[in-house]
Amino acid sequence: MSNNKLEELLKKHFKYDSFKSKLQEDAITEISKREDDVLVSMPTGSGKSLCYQLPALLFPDKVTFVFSPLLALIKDQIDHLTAQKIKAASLNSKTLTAERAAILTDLKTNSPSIRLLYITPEQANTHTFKDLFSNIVKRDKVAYIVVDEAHCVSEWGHDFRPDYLKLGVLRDGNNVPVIALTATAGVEVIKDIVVSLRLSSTYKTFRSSCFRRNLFYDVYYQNLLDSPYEHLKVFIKNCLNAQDDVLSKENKPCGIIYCRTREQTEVVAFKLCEMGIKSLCYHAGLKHKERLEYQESWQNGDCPVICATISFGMGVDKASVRFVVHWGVPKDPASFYQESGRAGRDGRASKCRIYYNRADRHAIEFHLTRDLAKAKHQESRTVKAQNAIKAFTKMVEYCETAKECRHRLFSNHFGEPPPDCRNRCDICRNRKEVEERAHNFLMKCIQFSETSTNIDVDFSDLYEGGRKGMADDYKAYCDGESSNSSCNSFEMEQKAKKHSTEIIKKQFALRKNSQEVSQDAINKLFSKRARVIAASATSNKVNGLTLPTREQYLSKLFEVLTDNYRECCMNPEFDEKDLEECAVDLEYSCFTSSTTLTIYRNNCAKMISAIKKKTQEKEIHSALASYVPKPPKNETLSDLFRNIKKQQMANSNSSTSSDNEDPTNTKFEGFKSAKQLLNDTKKLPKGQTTVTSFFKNEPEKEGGESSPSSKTNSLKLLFGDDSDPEKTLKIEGDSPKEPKSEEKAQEIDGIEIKSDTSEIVTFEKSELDGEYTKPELPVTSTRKEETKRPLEENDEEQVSKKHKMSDSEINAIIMNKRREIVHKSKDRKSIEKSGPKMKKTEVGLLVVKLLTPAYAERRFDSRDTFKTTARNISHALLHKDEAEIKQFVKNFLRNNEKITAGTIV
Ligand SMILES: Nc1ncnc2c1ncn2[C@@H]1O[C@H](COP(=O)(O)OP(=O)(O)OP(=O)(O)O)[C@@H](O)[C@H]1O
Repeated sequence: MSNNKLEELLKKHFKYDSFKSKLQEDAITEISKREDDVLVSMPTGSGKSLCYQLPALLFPDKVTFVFSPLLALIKDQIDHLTAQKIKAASLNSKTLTAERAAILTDLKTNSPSIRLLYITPEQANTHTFKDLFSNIVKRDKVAYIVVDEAHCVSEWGHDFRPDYLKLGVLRDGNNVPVIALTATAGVEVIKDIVVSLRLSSTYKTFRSSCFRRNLFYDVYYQNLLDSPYEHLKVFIKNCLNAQDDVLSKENKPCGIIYCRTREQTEVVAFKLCEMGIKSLCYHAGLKHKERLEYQESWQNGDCPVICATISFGMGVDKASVRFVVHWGVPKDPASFYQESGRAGRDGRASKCRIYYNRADRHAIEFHLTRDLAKAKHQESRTVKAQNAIKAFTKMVEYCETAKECRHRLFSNHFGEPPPDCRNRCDICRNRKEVEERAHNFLMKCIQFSETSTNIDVDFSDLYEGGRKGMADDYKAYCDGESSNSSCNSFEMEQKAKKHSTEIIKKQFALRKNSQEVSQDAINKLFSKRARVIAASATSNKVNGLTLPTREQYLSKLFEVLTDNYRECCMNPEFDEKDLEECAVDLEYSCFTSSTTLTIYRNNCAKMISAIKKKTQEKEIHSALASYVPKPPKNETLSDLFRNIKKQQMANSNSSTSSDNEDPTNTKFEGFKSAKQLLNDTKKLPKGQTTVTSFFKNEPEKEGGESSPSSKTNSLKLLFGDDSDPEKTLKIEGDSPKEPKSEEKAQEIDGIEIKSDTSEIVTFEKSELDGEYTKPELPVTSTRKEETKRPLEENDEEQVSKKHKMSDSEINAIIMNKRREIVHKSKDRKSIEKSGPKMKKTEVGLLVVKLLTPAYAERRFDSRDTFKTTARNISHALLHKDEAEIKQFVKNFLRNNEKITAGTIV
């Protein structure tokens, strides 16, 4: 076929003067020969569709069969071709009977008028279609078999569709050339396409570099911005602010904001609207009609911004997308490339920005590790989960560091040489500034010890629920596609797997050399995020028992405990964290009383069914009834907020307790003040178990009286000490006798003193009489002082190690403790005199808040200086009111441009 002829057709049918690129021209020239299979791998927007649409017109009596994953995509293509007066049709579940009959009649003729027939892969697997296809092939009426979005064939791709695996059978008994098209694909994906679609050994490839020079990539950190939404607004305004008076409405600049959850899309759209930027949200939870309406509104230029989950975009062909924002971290480099690549399809400069946030990372890591745990020993699911972790880790590195050109994420992923970025990303444009930003981000994360607080948030629709969610999304399109199409991705996957074992085996064989996530890396990730109590030097103390398994049982225990609490609790005072901690204790008790995996499983199963049984009987389970919440920590801001909430609960309890003499209501002592607990326990009827006895492992005293030592529930205040809170033991009352009122109050608050080793220790009188033994964890129930932490070497050894102290150490501690009692009681008196002021936690919180901007500006020489300063100021201003505190901090910051360890408060 001469190139002149091709150019003539190009002009006549598609109204283009020339080919979009040399690669496009070469691919079309090769495909027109109709000699061999062809694989086209070019970035989004590079004009792949033309590569088969133009050759399809060269064979007037043949039909080109195009397999395409989405009805929306198909509709777009058919509309486009119809506008060019090219006859195209589609067979899918939505095709009306009359239309279907007309198509079939046309295909049976010797000169079908339809040039391109679009089919979903699900439709391709129906008997009706298979019969039709074999008939038409026999009559030599098929020009090409085109597989669009061919990466859907691969589990390594971001849009795996099990039905794509079955397309290979279309090759049986014919020599019709197969044209596979995909956006830039990695090596593994290409391998999968070749194997699954059974491309000939001599197939031709047309691949272009993944580098998109017109796209500028950068990353911003939400926690470093005063107002992330304001920042976003300014960014959007800049991007949309083109001199566009001459542009038609649909060609005006617009943008996409990808969010991880449906809720986020709504929140971001709402915020932007509030700030005067017209925005809509789009996600799979909306009605089909709404989605179409919103997409249409964005597509035709009525609304410039769409806040969407990843369900938006496949097949969206809008040239004037000037920005793509990821509000949160994308899930892997391939998806990120695809999603951000929707910007600048017209080749004009466009921006791709991530607004990163650590909480997202934790949420996703949590989900990924859970997926891995769920995969159990199923090889294919495990490999997939491992790949997802590995890919996500790359995204995290991309966001949290400023190591290399942003475009290299893609070139590395697609196995290409590094591109010549020339300032097309923030790092290449101004490395120093980006490094500093990344540094500040990390500092801030350390400062606030951002831990996994957000995993409690409902992320069930994270990335539209992953593949399952995406499958639900497809459901809208593919309902009824085949008789047995459940559109549940897992089931689909299972069915596909059954039918395609051979293919999958081959795929795995091909992957032998691929990089895999080491078990070590996974264990590390798990131990970092593990909720279960670390118990020993290894993750397999019970032979064969892994952390993922423990996490699974823990989740189940948490679930049944929550049910029990919801169903049977008359006086709800625990929060979710308490329930989780109670579950952690239960799991730990199962763990420590097991020597084999089977025993561990049995123990957990028994525990789970006992709790369930209680729930059915509408009775609270003893573990919950006797559960005492752990002393709140004050390590992070969220701890602080939680504690303040709890204190409020405790306050409201104490104000209502006098009205409520019903002893049954003492079931949940939860967040009553320690003082109140003391009073309450005295009121308990004879023989009734007190919550505190649960911890003490000692017999209940007559009349329900419990040892004063058990009433200690020290609320450690922000910056109360420098030591690791996880090493903290509590000092309990120093006399078993009824203490004097002043001392009693002190006991109730709890007393902490530092030993020489700067470890805070807590005693009971009896322990002071001789050798001090750090209490061991009760085997059967809750750990007393243990806190959740990553699995560490020799952990268990440390827990059970005896802590011997010399007499002089003990005497020193007693002296210190007495001094502190006096000191604290003096403080208390002076507080009482000066009237009601802010609570300690509130002072701490306010001071941190006031100092933080200076910290972000790097005016503190270290994180430690920041903490020490905040602590010193908080202590110094304990009795001041808010205005005084603000004034003091303002003056302090004004007088001290740089704050070092030597700066005096
Ligand atoms: N030769 C050409 N000259 C000018 N414009 C072209 C040419 N070929 C294709 N285009 C235009 O380029 C845009 C992108 O084309 P197309 O949708 O085929 O890209 P694609 O590579 O298939 O992208 P995606 O992977 O997102 O589907 C379309 O608007 C199309 O009309």
